[in-house]
Amino acid sequence: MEIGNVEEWISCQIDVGSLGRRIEKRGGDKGAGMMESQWITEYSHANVMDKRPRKRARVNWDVTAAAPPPKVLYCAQQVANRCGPNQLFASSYYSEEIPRNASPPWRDDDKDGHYVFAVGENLTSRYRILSKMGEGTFGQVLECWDEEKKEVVAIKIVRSIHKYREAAMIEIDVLQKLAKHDIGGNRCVQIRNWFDYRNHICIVFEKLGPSLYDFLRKNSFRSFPIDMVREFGRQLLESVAFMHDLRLIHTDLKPENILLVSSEYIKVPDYKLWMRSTKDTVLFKNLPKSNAIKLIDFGSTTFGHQDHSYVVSTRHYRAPEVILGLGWNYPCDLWSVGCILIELCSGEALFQTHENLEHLAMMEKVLGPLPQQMVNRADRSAEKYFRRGVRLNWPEGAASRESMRAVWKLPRLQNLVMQHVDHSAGDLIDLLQGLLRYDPSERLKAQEALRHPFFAGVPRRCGYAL
Ligand SMILES: Nc1ncnc2c1ncn2[C@@H]1O[C@H](COP(=O)(O)OP(=O)(O)OP(=O)(O)O)[C@@H](O)[C@H]1O
Repeated sequence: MEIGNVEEWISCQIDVGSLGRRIEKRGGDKGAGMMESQWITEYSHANVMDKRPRKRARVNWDVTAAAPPPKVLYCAQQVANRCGPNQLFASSYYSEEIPRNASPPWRDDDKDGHYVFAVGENLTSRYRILSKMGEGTFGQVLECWDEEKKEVVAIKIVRSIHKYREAAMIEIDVLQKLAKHDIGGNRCVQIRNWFDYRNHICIVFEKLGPSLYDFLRKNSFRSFPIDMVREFGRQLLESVAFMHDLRLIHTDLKPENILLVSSEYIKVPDYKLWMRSTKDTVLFKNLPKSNAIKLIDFGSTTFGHQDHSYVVSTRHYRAPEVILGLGWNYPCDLWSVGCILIELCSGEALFQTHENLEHLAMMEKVLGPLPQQMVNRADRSAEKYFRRGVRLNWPEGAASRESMRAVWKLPRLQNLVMQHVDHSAGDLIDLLQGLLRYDPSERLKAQEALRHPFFAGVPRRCGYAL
């Protein structure tokens, strides 16, 4: 089967009426059948949008690169035992060495529809698999060698399940639109190519470094210095402004979806930590050598022409209008940016919760009471979070004492920032108060945030074509 472009592909694969629906989280759809034969085609883009599930996938970024030439066939567990916990070979095999340019033997996907591969194998005759870089809800991201361009690339191999294949086509569409307008290519990850291989949509990207989340984690959740946070914030807001100018809402901004362009880092003394420790020796922390970042993961991106009602964003970065069912639009991205900036300054996610009422109580603890007009408009499913439609049902509605403690221990925004930031705290607090305004119509827009005094004196990146 060979298909010429995305429009055709989509008309074959998608019931157009289903484009507005949100795809539910993992599982439940093992029915997507394997295609009869392997087919590979390169395509252009179409204008369709959909929603997709998400997760907090967290994997190592500094794993050892390509393994020595494969000799024996192992199952994933055996490989993990041989290689130790820091090397990523999940759902992969070592196989007998295969002739150059030859396809690996056909193997069934794993039970979740993930492509089963061996390091060193070909992925089409053009790409050779070097290592596994990451995994998300949608599939695996592999580091590969592009034989044609003679460069290392990152290839997202999407699970062979219909809804993920649909969502991948929408991601490709968005990526192509972004690439067309992002002249310097420095805001969002660049798509290089895409193809359909053994029923897996494969998206080829430029290879980037670790995510800001990966970096925080590898640094034992020690915060970034404020000047670096300022630079990350500026670039992040420029990328968001760029997307909003194109009428696109990312909807899943989080540290996992912000990648450093380079993996290089330096070790610097951490005097703050040293002063607090009882040890004589100086303690060190890692800092990225370059602070250039780019956005990834556009599978949840949608058009901003009208308010949307389904639930979006990873929990910790989800705006109050989404939780209250008030309808959301561009401002939901700015709320996420506010949460991200706090996380980069403090080292930890601000709203660490998995439950709506607790989440709203945390917001009130950090930011003050929700505006009455938002409470009045809460949809039927959110009414239960309020007492007589006036105030939050908290702490009365708390699920446990532990939940009450989690809310109670959170500081006010001002105190939180002052605990972690030694200079520029006043400007940062003011910026965050603008980004975390409850009412989306009053929240700072990306361009307005870029003009905030917190960013004064920091040079802006050059323009883009609309
Ligand atoms: N271009 C890239 N260069 C380097 N690593 C990448 C690249 N793209 C993705 N990754 C790695 O792969 C991981 C998964 O990628 P991505 O978020 O696009 O997948 P996903 O399945 O859409 O995830 P999610 O479940 O969050 O929607 C990322 O967190 C990152 O670690």
